[in-house]
Amino acid sequence: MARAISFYIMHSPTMPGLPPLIRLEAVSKTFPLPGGGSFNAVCPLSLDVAQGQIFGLIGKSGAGKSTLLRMINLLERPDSGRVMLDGQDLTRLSKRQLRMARQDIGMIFQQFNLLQNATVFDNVAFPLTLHGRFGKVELDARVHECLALVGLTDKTHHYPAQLSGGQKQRVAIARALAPRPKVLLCDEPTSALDAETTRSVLETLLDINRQLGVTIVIVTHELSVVHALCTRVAVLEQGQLVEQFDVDDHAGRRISVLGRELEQERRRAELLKAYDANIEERAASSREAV
Ligand SMILES: Nc1ncnc2c1ncn2[C@@H]1O[C@H](COP(=O)(O)OP(=O)(O)OP(=O)(O)O)[C@@H](O)[C@H]1O
Repeated sequence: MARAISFYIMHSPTMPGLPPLIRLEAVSKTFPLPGGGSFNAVCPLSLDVAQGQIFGLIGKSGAGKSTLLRMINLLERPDSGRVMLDGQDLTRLSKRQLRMARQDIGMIFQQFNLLQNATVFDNVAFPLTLHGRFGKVELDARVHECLALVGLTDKTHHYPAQLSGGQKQRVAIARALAPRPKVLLCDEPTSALDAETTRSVLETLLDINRQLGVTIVIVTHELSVVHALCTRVAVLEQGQLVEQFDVDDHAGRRISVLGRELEQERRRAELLKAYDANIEERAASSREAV
């Protein structure tokens, strides 16, 4: 059942005329099948993500969403094509150069992927210590700054097992933001959370987009998450890019089932809102009449 998630959205402004921050050029990915042969998880496709955008990747299970997302930071290396980040082709970098470039790309996951034996502080500090560029004072300051951003300063010395799911995801967000990335990749970040916690994690992601201008690419199977968060969305079916559109473009014809469902859900939400407003108005006028 679709979860109702709604709140006021004001995104970081995208910069028209600027080259895209992320450009996937004819990327594809094939996996070997156990019995021989291969499976096309992502067929050659191209996609641009503008600076400041919150870009949703949607599609049925197995459509290739996570594989495509993981190609952006080369966790999955494409078999063909180019992955451009801010004008730089990541597929041509050496291991060392790629490690540096990945500091511009944070990532969060459905199951949080925190270090269980490390405190919240150490989890957030982890990507900073990896590169050894920070002195202790600077590192402390950055970790506290990131924890403040996600509202978790009071949990600094807790361990992941002592946190709720929503708090764990916030720690993961703080950790991803610590190296000041340009992009945050989110792989089903709210699928393990209840509706209320989902809403607050989505608000945190929106804040990050608005306050820090971080571009977000999010894989989700929840259409309500797209409505609550995304500015643009791409629909994948069996590894193919079927369509992409701006979420507030209500005039365009949708060619995919999910594209049409997204539009229907928006209309349903608008009708419900109008219905609630009408009930409220009638209740107010009957109170006045008494
Ligand atoms: N490492 C791998 N080895 C073999 N097959 C894989 C591998 N990773 C993904 N696949 C296959 O590629 C296809 C696309 O997987 P992917 O995880 O990208 O889909 P998805 O759209 O994110 O699905 P879901 O919503 O279920 O997570 C699936 O059929 C999956 O089984």
